[in-house]
Amino acid sequence: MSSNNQIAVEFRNVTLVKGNRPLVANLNFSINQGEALILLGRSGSGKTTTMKLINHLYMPTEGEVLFNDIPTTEWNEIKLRRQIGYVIQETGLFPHFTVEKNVGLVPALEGWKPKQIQSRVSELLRLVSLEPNQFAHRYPHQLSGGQRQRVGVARALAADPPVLLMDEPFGALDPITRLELQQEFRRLQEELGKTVVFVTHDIQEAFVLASRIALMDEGKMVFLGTPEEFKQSKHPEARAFLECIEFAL
Ligand SMILES: Nc1ncnc2c1ncn2[C@@H]1O[C@H](COP(=O)(O)OP(=O)(O)OP(=O)(O)O)[C@@H](O)[C@H]1O
Repeated sequence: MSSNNQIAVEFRNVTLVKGNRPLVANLNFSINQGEALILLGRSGSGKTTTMKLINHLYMPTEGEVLFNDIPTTEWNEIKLRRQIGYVIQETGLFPHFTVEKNVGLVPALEGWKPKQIQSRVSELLRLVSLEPNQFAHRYPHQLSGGQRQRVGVARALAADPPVLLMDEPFGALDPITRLELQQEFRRLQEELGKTVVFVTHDIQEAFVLASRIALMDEGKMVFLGTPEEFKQSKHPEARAFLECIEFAL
């Protein structure tokens, strides 16, 4: 048993097989409290699968995933998911709920008083640079894609979970808005001290956000280290990603 309370999530020899195929194999790594760990890799390399093993949407075939030192299989699923905010690319907002109702959903489920919810929603909308008077009463279809993604982030933060899982939350945005959101998110993460696991296939995004980069290749984690260490890596998959940046410049 790990006695180190600096560790938020630990993978111990985790393999997940579906059909006859391992989707991820022999994952051994830890995520420290307060860090932004970026799961980087090509399409189909196992990033989303790794993330879904954390909030128990998937269960390991072998090995175990520990959240706060307790295997996810031993957690009550609802309690586990309340500790872990989850943001996906399509944001998953309810189309027939206003922004206010979408963001306030989890606090409402947790039995907060209406006044408390309202002030939390306003606080969060300001945090993601959406003026509450202007946006709280709109429906998702009355927002731009970038504004919807900000609402998705606000919703994931609503009940103040210590850990956030973000699966390509800024995909499909123009590069300027994307960079703005990335920088804003980094400021937020540092300010709030959240543990963040962030999936992307964009090396530039990884460099903007990461305290550490975990590189996935065909279901295996082939590198784990700081952005500076990544730049020095000789692993062919790391070199292939680095060449994308060099080529672009
Ligand atoms: N439920 C499932 N059953 C069978 N195979 C799956 C399942 N979910 C994912 N896979 C396969 O597992 C592999 C890894 O998928 P995963 O979604 O983790 O990749 P990814 O790195 O997140 O890719 P992307 O960047 O395209 O989202 C893929 O080959 C995918 O087809």
